[in-house]
Amino acid sequence: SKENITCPHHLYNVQIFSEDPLVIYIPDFITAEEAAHLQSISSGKFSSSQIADQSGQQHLAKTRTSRSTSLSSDQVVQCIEERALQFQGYDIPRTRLEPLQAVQYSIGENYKPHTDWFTSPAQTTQQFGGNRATSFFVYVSASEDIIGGGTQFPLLDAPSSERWCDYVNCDAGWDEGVTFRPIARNAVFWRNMKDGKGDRRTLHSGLPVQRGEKLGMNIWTREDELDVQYRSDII
Ligand SMILES: O=C(O)CCC(=O)C(=O)O
Ligand SMILES: [Fe+2]
Repeated sequence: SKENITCPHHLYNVQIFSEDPLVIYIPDFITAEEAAHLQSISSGKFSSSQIADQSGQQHLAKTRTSRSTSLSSDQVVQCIEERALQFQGYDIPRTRLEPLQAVQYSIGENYKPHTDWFTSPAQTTQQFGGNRATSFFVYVSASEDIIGGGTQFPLLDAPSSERWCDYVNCDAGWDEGVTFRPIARNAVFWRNMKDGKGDRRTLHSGLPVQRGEKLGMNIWTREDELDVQYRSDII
């Protein structure tokens, strides 16, 4: 059970990218061992990613060509979940976490502009714990030769310091917003909701991978507890 697990002590830095909407960049959010573990438990389990339509039904869609899988909450996954909860303050129960979702992209695969918060009430009922309050997108691994595959936020303002260019693509100009590069083990965190409503400015896309491969992971925290059948914390 959870009580018996000692998570590795893992230090990481955080940098606020934007205060409003709140967007925080986290270098080294997961360890190399965790990344390798996530790769191994997700391998062979991927199926085509689905998206929810207005009625809440899950569908295959051309707007999301990546492949994904939910991760069951083993000890390593639990430590990552614990870290994600502590990051958000100590008072968020695990029952607000969706099962972590690994997302695999090969050449040409992408996820068109979307918000992680839902517009359809069917996806935000009490059993689902309301809407998605926050998102982490973690770059679990990216092949060394990767081109493309960044996470683009078209409505975010360009950073004012060039120091961000390590993490953000500064070559392309800022007309299309801000693109975080897929750098292994780093994460982007953002708050989806503002004053109880979905924040449009969190619109983002997973740009097509033009060369190489990318493995990512979503960590979504709901506004409230999810019903037990929608969680993975039943150990
Ligand atoms: O692949 C990315 O960079 C972003 C993926 C994403 O936004 C999602 O899976 O919700
Ligand atoms: Fe997303």
